[in-house]
Amino acid sequence: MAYLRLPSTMLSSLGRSRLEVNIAVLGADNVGKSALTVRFLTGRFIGEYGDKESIYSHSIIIDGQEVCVNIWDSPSLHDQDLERLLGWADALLLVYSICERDTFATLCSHRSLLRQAARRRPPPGSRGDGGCCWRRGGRSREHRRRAGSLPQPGVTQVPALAPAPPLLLVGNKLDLEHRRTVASWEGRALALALDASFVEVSAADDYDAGVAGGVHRALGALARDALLPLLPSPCTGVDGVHADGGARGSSVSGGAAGGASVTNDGVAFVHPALHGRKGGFRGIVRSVSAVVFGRKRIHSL
Ligand SMILES: Nc1nc2c(ncn2[C@@H]2O[C@H](COP(=O)(O)OP(=O)(O)OP(=O)(O)O)[C@@H](O)[C@H]2O)c(=O)[nH]1
Repeated sequence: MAYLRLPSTMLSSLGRSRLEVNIAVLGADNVGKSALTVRFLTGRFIGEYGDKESIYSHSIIIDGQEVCVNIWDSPSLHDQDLERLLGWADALLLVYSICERDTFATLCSHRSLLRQAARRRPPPGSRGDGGCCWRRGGRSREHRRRAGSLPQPGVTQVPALAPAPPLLLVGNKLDLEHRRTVASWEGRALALALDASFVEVSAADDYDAGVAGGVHRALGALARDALLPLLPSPCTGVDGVHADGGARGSSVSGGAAGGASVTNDGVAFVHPALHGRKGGFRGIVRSVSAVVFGRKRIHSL
């Protein structure tokens, strides 16, 4: 199992405070945004999902350091929402269905906005904007400022996350290969245009030893990619290949990430009423059991 190795100096400067990574999931309707999210959170596919906007929190362990991954499962993809999400996210998961061409076209139509996000990414080797942020659990001061929430007292000061979120383009529903209408090369080409990583997965059939296979590795790698700006030098101590695939080298689907380990407890659900709210979702977090996902399973479309 590959872990991100945070330098011991950084670990001591962080103490045992928890890092946090915010991942926004974007894509057209019915591409499997919720299915991928739930697959990552619980390792399960339940077939039918609500269409409410939600943020889920899940703890993963990266090299012994607890990292809280907040996943914003957004129901729609409009420019207005996108701006809002970009102000919140440390990383973006862009989803289309390989058997629904329209869903790919939807992402293409938002290409310029998404590319702007990618352009704000610092050049390889740069460690963020060189400034510092307030971070207890990973949300940078800049993110908080843009989200309208105030830094909390007693937080740990560490180097800022890069202002530009890493992007991962996901072609979902790989189990429906026989109905494929978007070729893999088209996905790769879009990833190249967006400076994104790229992977094709199936939320429905995602089996691997242990938890979920490609989905788990891909999201774990994306979370790790978002944490990389915390490292003092590029790729220092990273055991395995990080989620720097697609346009920038290897593909996540090539078994790159190795995966961060996931604790299957600690799934938290944040009430969906986030429209109109700018950040500050902590106040409405309520922990629930993963049983919240335990609805009827439908295997085929
Ligand atoms: N065969 C197959 N079906 C999938 C897969 N992922 C999701 N689905 C199905 O696709 C439908 C939509 O999945 P959702 O996860 O609700 O998609 P969504 O993008 O969150 O949809 P909205 O909330 O409406 O935006 C559901 O019927 C899922 O069961 C997959 O990998 N393979």
